[in-house]
Amino acid sequence: MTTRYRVARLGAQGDGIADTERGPVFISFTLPGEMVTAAVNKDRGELIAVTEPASNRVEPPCRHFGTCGGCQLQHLAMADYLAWKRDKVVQALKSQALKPAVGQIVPCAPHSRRRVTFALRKVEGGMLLGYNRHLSHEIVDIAECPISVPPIVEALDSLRALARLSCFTSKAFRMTVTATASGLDVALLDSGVLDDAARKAIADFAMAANLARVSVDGEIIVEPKKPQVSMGPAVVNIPPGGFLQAVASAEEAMGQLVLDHLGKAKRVADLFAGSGAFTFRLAQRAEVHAVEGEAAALAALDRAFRFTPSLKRVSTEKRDLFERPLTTKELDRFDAVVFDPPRAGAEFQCRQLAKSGVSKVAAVSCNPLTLARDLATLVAGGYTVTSVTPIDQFLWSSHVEAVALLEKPRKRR
Ligand SMILES: C[S@@+](CC[C@H](N)C(=O)[O-])C[C@H]1O[C@@H](n2cnc3c(N)ncnc32)[C@H](O)[C@@H]1O
Repeated sequence: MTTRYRVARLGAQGDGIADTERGPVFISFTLPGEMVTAAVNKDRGELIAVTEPASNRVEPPCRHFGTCGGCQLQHLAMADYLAWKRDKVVQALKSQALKPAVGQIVPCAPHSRRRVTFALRKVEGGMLLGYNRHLSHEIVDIAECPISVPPIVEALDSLRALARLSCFTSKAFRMTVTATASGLDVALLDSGVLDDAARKAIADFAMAANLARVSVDGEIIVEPKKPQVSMGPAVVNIPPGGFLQAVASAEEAMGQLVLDHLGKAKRVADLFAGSGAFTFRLAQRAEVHAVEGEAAALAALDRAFRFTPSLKRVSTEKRDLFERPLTTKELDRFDAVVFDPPRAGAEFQCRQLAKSGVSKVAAVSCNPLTLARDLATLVAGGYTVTSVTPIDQFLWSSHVEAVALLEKPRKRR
């Protein structure tokens, strides 16, 4: 059914929402105040035309906008887009009755994403490489990507050719590409079981295309150069598939906020440490204990520590912090803690931290809802949230990161 709708607001996933007698209708790629026509099925409307555009509608920079599901908000003027993201953080905090000072959002430049994950599928006569169509498993084959760094965009045809050599499945699979100082690091997932001829073909291709590494389901197939990424003063040989902040400037902004807040501490725990994005920045001034669940990430961190001069002591511990968070007693050995969990947050860890005497805490998060829940736990334990800074790392998407800084008076020991 095609109907005219007035869009009232933007939803949490970046869709325009029209309020109707039958409830809200979600219409992607529309903006508040716009009059649109849409073909509606249940609560979803497919945009047909914008008949009255909003004054803050702008020309999307990418030719794939509207079909590719990678970006939802290229059509919104930058200032309003950033204000909307900042408000997502404010509203999440409010839902937990928290009203701390929320700073201006740190913006993210186009062409700055150093890590992207593409969806791929073999089709007759070729290979689709791109992103899933919005709300669909269909793959939109891309010719450009204005969020990614130039070395990734320039390699799109080369990556398709590599995928053809690596593909032993009729199903969709994934390819994470990271632009490192030593070249592109390509990690394939679910592309099928390679035979010896394919391994050789991939190795030859990687050498000719000057790739740093190709791995399949975590196994290194060829590694002409160790993929290296700077994390503060250290250069880290990142493991295949390990976590990496997607935009270097976002990592730098988060690192600086954490460092400024915890900078005077002598002993710091870095929880969910990955390969050391915060550890190395902090270790310029403090002893750091890095705790992380992935052994390969910790091994990379430990190796980089040994090759970086002038750092204070860095120790590592492999530990599942969901199952076995650091206890209050263990935490009390530190002056400061930074934690940066996955989207699920750090619920159990925060229950322990709330009871501790740790005076300075930095909470880094990619999910405002779990961040707000975890901050509420810490506030109930006597912490004050002194500031929250939203960070845009996933340009034109609905995702937003945040760094919250907390403190409480030092407990007598
Ligand atoms: C958002 S990343 C942050 C990594 C690092 N702080 C950085 O900025 O690069 C979250 C990290 O938590 C780790 N992780 C996920 N679940 C975990 C768990 N249950 N216990 C310990 N670490 C976990 C992941 O391997 C990942 O390195």
